[in-house]
Amino acid sequence: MESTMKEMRDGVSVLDLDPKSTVGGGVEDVYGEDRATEDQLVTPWTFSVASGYSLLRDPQHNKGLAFTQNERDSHYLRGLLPPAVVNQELQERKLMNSIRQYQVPLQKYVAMMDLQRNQRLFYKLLVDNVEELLPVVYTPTVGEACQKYGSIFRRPQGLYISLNEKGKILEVLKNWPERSIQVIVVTDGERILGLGDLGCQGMGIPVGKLALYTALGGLRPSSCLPVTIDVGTNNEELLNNEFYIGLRQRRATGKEYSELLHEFMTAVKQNYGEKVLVQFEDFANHNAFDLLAKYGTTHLVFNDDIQGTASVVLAGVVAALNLIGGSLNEHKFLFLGAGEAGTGIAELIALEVSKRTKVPLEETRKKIWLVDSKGLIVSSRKDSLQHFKQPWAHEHEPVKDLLSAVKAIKPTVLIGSSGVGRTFTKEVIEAVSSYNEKPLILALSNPTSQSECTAEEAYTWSEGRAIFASGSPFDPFEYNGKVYVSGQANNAYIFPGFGLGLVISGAIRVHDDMLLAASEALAGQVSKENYDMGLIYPPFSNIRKISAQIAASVAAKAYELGLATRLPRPADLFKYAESCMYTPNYRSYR
Ligand SMILES: O=C([O-])CC(=O)C(=O)O
Ligand SMILES: [Mg+2]
Repeated sequence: MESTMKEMRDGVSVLDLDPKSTVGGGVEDVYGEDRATEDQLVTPWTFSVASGYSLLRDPQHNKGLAFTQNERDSHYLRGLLPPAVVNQELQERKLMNSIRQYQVPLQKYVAMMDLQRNQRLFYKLLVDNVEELLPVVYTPTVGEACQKYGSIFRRPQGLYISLNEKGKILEVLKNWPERSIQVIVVTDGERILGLGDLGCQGMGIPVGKLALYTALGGLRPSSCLPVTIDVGTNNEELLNNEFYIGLRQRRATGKEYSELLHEFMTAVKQNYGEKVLVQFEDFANHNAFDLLAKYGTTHLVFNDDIQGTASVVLAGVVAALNLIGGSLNEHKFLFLGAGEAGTGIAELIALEVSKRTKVPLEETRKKIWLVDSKGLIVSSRKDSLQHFKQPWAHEHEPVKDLLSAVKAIKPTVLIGSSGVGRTFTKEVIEAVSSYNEKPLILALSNPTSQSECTAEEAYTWSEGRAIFASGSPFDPFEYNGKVYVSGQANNAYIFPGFGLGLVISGAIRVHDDMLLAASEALAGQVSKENYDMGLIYPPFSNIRKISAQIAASVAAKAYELGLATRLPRPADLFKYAESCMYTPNYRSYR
């Protein structure tokens, strides 16, 4: 490959990429044919990109000042850039300096989103500074970003499918510039984190989740599609906000809603085939369970809030046994919140105990209790309970609130999945700490404002005895001369590796055993050093290795279950997963 440019067409040049620069280039390389349309392919490393001014406006190929003098010559960039050539490392250092100057988290978020004009630099920052930038592009800041999405809106990201697009969804999918989509994250914005109905402004969530798919799980950015389904919003404040970006109407429900969703799911399969993964995110309870049940048998679907959260929490609980003692079946669980996360986690724990002990699921469920807004879920309430709560209606006299439930049940593990902040009061934490030497307390709701308690509260009120993790991150906290570092029990540990495992095996359905495999893989990554610090999750700094481990376990399970279509099965799935991961280093254009 000698020539730098094979031809010019309509301002589009065909470039040779230096194959050396693609080392670790990942899913890109494995699916190299996906990167460009057939007619643009001249050699495996040659495809069309814009040139000149358009190249600087093309997020996938733009390198800013990192274009070398040779590249500037060969791609009509001379004069369009100042003379200095600044390599990617220096660009990264400069940007991190400037992001650190911002005091307001939302400013950091906007700066990161603006950086998507140079996709590889955006991902380089995120991969290299994952612990620092996760709270910026993800929870908690993404929650505030969604609340103010209309005001901070600069340019559209992702695909908006509203009621206006009914009957035309397939055409809308074809408007998206990328053809080879592997993962879609879709929301209808009705239950964004613990913040409620944010309508069309929920788009921040699919965008953020998919940024993590790439940074943490190594999926190619061009294979990821964020989608927001806009059926209106019941959020009066947004309906009256002049900057609101969505349909100004109350939510469509019933047939109108399900028809739009069905058209979307049908169009997705028609356009991208059966191996595209659709991740449902932040739907309200009343749709989430039904959508998962309905499409789970016909599509490759996964509900992050039900299944991803369950898998990450099960991993944390299993890991925590090393600190709190006992085996899984000896523990008693009490949840505040009986929605997607609560019942999803409860079911996966019951399933794991059942597998370990060979005790039937109906029995293993009995050590798991849930409290909702009406009190403890008990058998006398059965007739008025939504279907997903019914398996948890055990025999017990009515109990009206969490504190009384703690006193009645005496759980060893307390889990907050309520979406309501500060509900683990001093009395609740003191009570659970009075029955347990080391209570396991998980405050899962997001963002930070909705966390059931803070790290400081959990450690102080348990007199430093709690093993604590939360959905949104808390800074280390010093108490009685000891520094307590808490883990982040967030589905971000699971979904990127889980999705990678499905993609590399060509899985066509998600199975519960894959979630258990992912949990086990994650729990297996917690080191003695982590345990010594009281942690039940490994640090995010190691997340790409962890994701590859999870991917390998999930893929192995897909092959075992006969759900994998990519044949032959790679001998070493971990190595294969790693080799498939996108790395954001610049490529050189020769
Ligand atoms: O997005 C997060 O941080 C975790 C999650 O799925 C949720 O809270 O809905
Ligand atoms: Mg979610």
